[in-house]
This record gives sequence, structure tokens and C-alpha cells, in this order.
Amino acid sequence: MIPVYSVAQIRAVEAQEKSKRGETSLMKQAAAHLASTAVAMLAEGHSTEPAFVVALIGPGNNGGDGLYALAELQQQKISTLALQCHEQINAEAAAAYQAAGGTILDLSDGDGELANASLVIDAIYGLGYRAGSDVPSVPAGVRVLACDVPSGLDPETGVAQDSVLRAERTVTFGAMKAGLLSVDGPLVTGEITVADLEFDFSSVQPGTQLVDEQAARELLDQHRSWRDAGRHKYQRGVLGLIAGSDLYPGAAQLTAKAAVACGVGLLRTHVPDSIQPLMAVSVPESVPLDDEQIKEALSFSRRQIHGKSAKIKAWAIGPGLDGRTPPTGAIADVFASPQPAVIDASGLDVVPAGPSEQPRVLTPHAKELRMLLGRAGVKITPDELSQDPIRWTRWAALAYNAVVLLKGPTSYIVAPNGDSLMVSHSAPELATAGSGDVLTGILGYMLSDSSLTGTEGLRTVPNRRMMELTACAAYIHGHLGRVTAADGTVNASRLIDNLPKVMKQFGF
Ligand SMILES: NC(=O)C1=CN([C@@H]2O[C@H](COP(=O)(O)OP(=O)(O)OC[C@H]3O[C@@H](n4cnc5c(N)ncnc54)[C@H](OP(=O)(O)O)[C@@H]3O)[C@@H](O)[C@H]2O)[C@@H](O)CC1
Ligand SMILES: Nc1ncnc2c1ncn2[C@@H]1O[C@H](COP(=O)(O)OP(=O)(O)O)[C@@H](O)[C@H]1O
Repeated sequence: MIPVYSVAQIRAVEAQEKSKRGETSLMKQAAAHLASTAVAMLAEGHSTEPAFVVALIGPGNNGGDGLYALAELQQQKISTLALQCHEQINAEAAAAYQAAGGTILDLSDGDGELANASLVIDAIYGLGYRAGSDVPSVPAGVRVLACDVPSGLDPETGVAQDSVLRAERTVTFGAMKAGLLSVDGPLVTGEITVADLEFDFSSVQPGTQLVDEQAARELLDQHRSWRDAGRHKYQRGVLGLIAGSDLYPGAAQLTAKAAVACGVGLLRTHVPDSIQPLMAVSVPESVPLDDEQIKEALSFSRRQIHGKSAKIKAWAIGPGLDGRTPPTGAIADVFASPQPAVIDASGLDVVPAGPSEQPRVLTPHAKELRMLLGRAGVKITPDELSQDPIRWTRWAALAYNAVVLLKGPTSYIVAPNGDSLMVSHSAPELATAGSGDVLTGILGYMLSDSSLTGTEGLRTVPNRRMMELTACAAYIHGHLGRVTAADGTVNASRLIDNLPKVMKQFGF
């Protein structure tokens, strides 16, 4: 997992490092990372033309990094040009670049050269960015490498001004900054590399941790049991799905299909009678679950008896439910059961407000989170939520004593004790109706798989593990979006088609 720090935390550690190692030495170290990424990007470009790198140079140390990086490229016999975007630039770095044979022009004199560049390094603003800065534009199609932070993006909040310079890659120094991962950040950074400057963060608690592909794989491996191969379907895990209504007949099927595509041990579906025939045709692997069997399943889990009862390991509640109807007795009992549950969509309208003993994951999008908070007595505006999403997700996790996954371009996952994880850079194409239902199917499957949850009999799943599995499900869902978007437009059914392949990539 990659620790994520606030700008203030990074500034504090940077100040210590600067006093130990000197500002110029840090800048040169940062520049070496920037130059090697530039070289790698040029090598990927497959151009037959000689490489020509132009850097946009700002007034502070970000511009200094850019100049030292150009000096390194000059030494590697790559043709470069520095375009000065402000009256003042770092004099020492400018002298070093000129000593390496580099040329510095005012932006207004040299901006025509941007169109000829094989690569533009954006070294205008980094941590020192203030909203409203002048950010020049780069001609369409020219590749951009951002130094530390794309210029025009607030490294703390992730809010970008309209003229932000969108990058193909960002090399960020010392640590991951919150703003690269939040709000507009994922839309403008491209691929992010954290360049290790050997900063000492040992006394600083990160605000949150980013789950990337490697972290998702490691977490899944950590939670998997070697016993998996010897299990039969009931031991593998039975998922009980409570979903669907005449109003939304499709959502239940999408969640069911997704759980089946993940390889769930057995899926039991509790849907209205009017939908059951549809379900039998579209998801033939699923087995119906009526009110009586739900009661049996609950009494099975209480008494741990073996027999014919429905041995439900986990529940997925909500996709396509009619949230206007209060839950029936059987469903209300499920909300009090000890098996883990993922509660989504209209399930969030009917889940009892306040803390519960059931190990549960609530999966609201932003509007649903505000509704959940409102039901717990906390009223917030959309702006308040977007300014500090982790804070409000924490409130909900505490108020409901549940793991809460706030869905969106960046997903935040918070446990009731306030620990948090985040998943970023998923595919924007996931913003399509039904993709959340697919996520519920993936997470429902994972919570039902006892080899992942480590639960046998009545042992409940610890919140930490629920939070980590939820982050893995969100990561896999984002990855699924990227894989699906790579060869066509995205819809929920296409996500499900690709799910078996993607789950296999993650060791399922
Ligand atoms: N952190 C680390 O550990 C390391 C950091 N390193 C590098 O240092 C960078 C941070 O450097 P930095 O502090 O000099 O800020 P940077 O972003 O270059 O300059 C911004 C300048 O622009 C100005 N400015 C802003 N907005 C403006 C506006 N609207 N209109 C006009 N002016 C405006 C602003 O002026 P001010 O607001 O202070 O008056 C400030 O002077 C960091 O991103 C990384 O690249 C690495 O070298 C090594 C390790
Ligand atoms: N712009 C976006 N970029 C990346 N992922 C997104 C974006 N918008 C939504 N998502 C993801 O798509 C899913 C949408 O879920 P949800 O809002 O419940 O929709 P629905 O109920 O229609 O399926 C969530 O997993 C969310 O994280």
C-alpha cells in the first residue's frame, strides 16, 4: 500500500531533509528521477525524428527540478529547450543548465517550439501552486510529463483549474500527495510514479493509504487460505442475494450474474415472485431463496446445525430493491444476522440507521452517503462532502459501526475505527448504470468466500479484513473497467463478460 500524505506533512518532512541534505542536492535527486522517466517515455515513443525535450519552467523549486532534469538530458546528448514562464526562475539551476549547453527562452519568444517537442516537461508549479495561476497550453497531441504535480492542480484538494496541464505521466517526489488521487487528480495526472528521495516519514502518520494493483494482490494473497482447493461448494461459501423489484428488475440480475462470474460457491436469490422466472433463465446457476429459507438460514447460523438449511455465508442486499417499501420480517432479520453483508443502493434506504453488530459494508455513492449521514442526524451539503470525502465517510463508518465504501472516480474505504484506504484511477467509463450492481456482486462473492474472510462457523469477520477485502473489490472493479474500456464502450453486461478473466488475473 502506498501511504498518502497532506501537503503540510510533506512540507514538514521536506524542511528537515533540506536542512540535513541541502535544497540543491534534493532538487538534483528529484531531477534525476524526472530525466530518467523522460528518457523512458522517449524510448516508448518509437519516433524516427531526433528527440527534442522542452520544459516549461516556473518560479520556484519545481522549475529548478525541471532545469536540472534538462541539464541531465543535455549531458545524454538529447536536444532540449527551457521556456521561462515567470520573471524569476531558480538562478543556480538555470546556470547549471546553461553550463550543460542548454538554452533558456522567454515563453513568449519560444512557445512555437512546443509543437515541435517530442516531450514537454511541465515544471511550472508543484507544491507551491496557488489557484488562479497562469498555465500556458500545450498543443494537442504533444506528450506531457508533469514534475511532481500537474500545473493547475491543487496538490492538497485535487481541484484543478480549467487550464490545468494534463499529463501522460507524473513523477512525484518523496511521497504520494492526496490531491493527485482525489477529485480531478486522477483525470489529469496520467500514470503516477512516486520517486523515492529517502525521506524519513517514520514519525508521520499518513492520512490514508492507496491500494494499487500490487497492494490488492498482496492483500488477497495474505487473506487466502491454502485450504481453498479442498472445499466443496458449501464450504467455499453461499451468498444470499436480496434484491430486485418490479421497479428495477435488472439490477438483481446484474449482481447475481457478477457473483456467479466470480465463481461463487452457490448463489441463493431472494427476489419478488414476478422476477424469479427471469432470474431462472438469465442466471441458471442461482437457486431461489424464500422467506422461510431465510429464517432457516438465520437459525442455521445461530445454532450451527448441519442439515438441509440454507447455509448462507454472506449477504448482498439492495440492488434494485424498491426502497419505498419497508423490509419484510425476513429481510429485517437479515439486518440483525451475524453473517457479513454488503448493503448497496436501495438497501441503504432501508438499513436501520445507527450502529449494528452485523459485520457490514455500506457502499453509497456521494448522494447516498449524504442520505445515510442525514438518517444518522448529520446534514451536509454536496460541497462539504466533496471538500473532505474521507472525513464524512469516517462519520458514516462511526455512526453505523460499519465499513463504508464511498464510490466515485476515487473510492474511499473507511473502517469504524477511522482507518482508511483509497482506490484511485479507475476507468471513468464505469460511470454507467449497473456498474455499481456489478461491484456488489464482486464484493458479495468475496465476503461469502470463507477462504478470504477466514470465517468458519460463527466467527465474524474483523473490520480490518472487511475493509481490506472491500478495497480489493473496488480495485478489481476499477481494473475491470479499464480492461473493458480497452476494446470497446463499457456497459454492465460487458463488465460481467470480462469478470472471469479479470478475477483469474487476481488469483481466483
Ligand atoms: N517537497 C519536496 O520534498 C521536494 C520538492 N521539490 C520540488 O519543489 C517544488 C516545490 O517548490 P516551491 O515551494 O518553490 O513551489 P513551486 O511549486 O515550485 O513554485 C510555486 C511558485 O509559484 C508561485 N505561485 C504559485 N501560484 C502562483 C500564482 N497564482 N501566481 C503567481 N505565482 C504563483 C509561488 O509563489 P508564492 O505563492 O509562494 O508567492 C511559488 O513561488 C515541488 O513541487 C517539487 O517539484 C524537489 O525539488 C525536492 C523535494
Ligand atoms: N467517473 C468515474 N470514474 C471511475 N469510476 C467511476 C466514475 N463514476 C462512477 N464510478 C464507479 O462506478 C460505480 C457506479 O456505481 P453506482 O453509483 O452505484 O451506479 P449504479 O447503481 O448505476 O450501478 C462505482 O463503483 C463508482 O466507483
